[in-house]
Amino acid sequence: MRADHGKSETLVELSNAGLHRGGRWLVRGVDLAVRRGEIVTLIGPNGSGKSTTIKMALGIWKPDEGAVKSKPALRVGYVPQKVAIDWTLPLSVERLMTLTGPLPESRIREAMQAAGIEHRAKAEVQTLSGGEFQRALLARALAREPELLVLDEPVQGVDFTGEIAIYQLIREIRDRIGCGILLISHDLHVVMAETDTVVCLNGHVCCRGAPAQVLESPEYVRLFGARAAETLAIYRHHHDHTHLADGTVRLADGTITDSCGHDDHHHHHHHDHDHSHGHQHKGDA
Ligand SMILES: Nc1ncnc2c1ncn2[C@@H]1O[C@H](COP(=O)(O)OP(=O)(O)OP(=O)(O)O)[C@@H](O)[C@H]1O
Repeated sequence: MRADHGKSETLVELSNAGLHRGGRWLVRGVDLAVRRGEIVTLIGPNGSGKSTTIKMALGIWKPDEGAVKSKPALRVGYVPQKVAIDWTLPLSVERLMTLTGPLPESRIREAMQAAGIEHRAKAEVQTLSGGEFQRALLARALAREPELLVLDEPVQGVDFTGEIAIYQLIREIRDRIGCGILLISHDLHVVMAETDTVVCLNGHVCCRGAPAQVLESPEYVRLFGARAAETLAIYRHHHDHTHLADGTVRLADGTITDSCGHDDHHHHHHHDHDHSHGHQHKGDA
């Protein structure tokens, strides 16, 4: 847990939480907390209990063992993995915002703006791209001014560049409104850079911590194999230098140069991402 979040208010906390269904434990012994201003990411293989954990955190499912405690009157914004929309009916983005209840017009505008989907307000949701649809769902969650934002795989149907953009957007939202964020991700590369705390599930919490810690833990490496090593290399690269506003680069030892000195394939793909990430974590040791 990062020290600078130590004093923040806890929004939701699972203690030894487990859910038993159909004669087996879907997930068991989960300890995790999300504080205001913190991004917590759940990773793990298919069927490892990520969605189940999120549903316990949301109070959708009551744990059969352990406890889930949330801040009284917590306002939650939830973007589920699957959305029940009748795709045969015409539905505009604007209308999607208010499907689950009325909201002031100005709030809807602001939320669509924040999620970068305002230009598609009148569009039918059927015509949206994968990334635009995710942004529309994010806008809908934001319109409720959540203290806790819960996102179950926010980059489904989104290409790699779009993925980076959406994770950056999620981090910007956290920075601006200071909400806590609990998210599920399959994309190790991108998410490792945008999160404060990673919780790796495999029916139980197999490892957790800051991204760098998790990347080096044997449990994580066993679970993700070669992808783990690749992610670690990219992560280290992201963290050994900072891109400054004037285009120069500050290396870990404090020297300033014109380039970050690495010329690997991934770096070019991640360049924009490196940039803002460098600014974001300037204070990190
Ligand atoms: N209500 C339920 N009753 C019985 N089994 C369930 C129920 N809900 C989920 N499961 C099972 O529990 C396991 C964990 O599911 P969960 O959706 O939490 O996994 P996940 O980590 O989110 O997976 P994915 O990455 O595939 O989305 C799966 O084997 C799933 O089939």
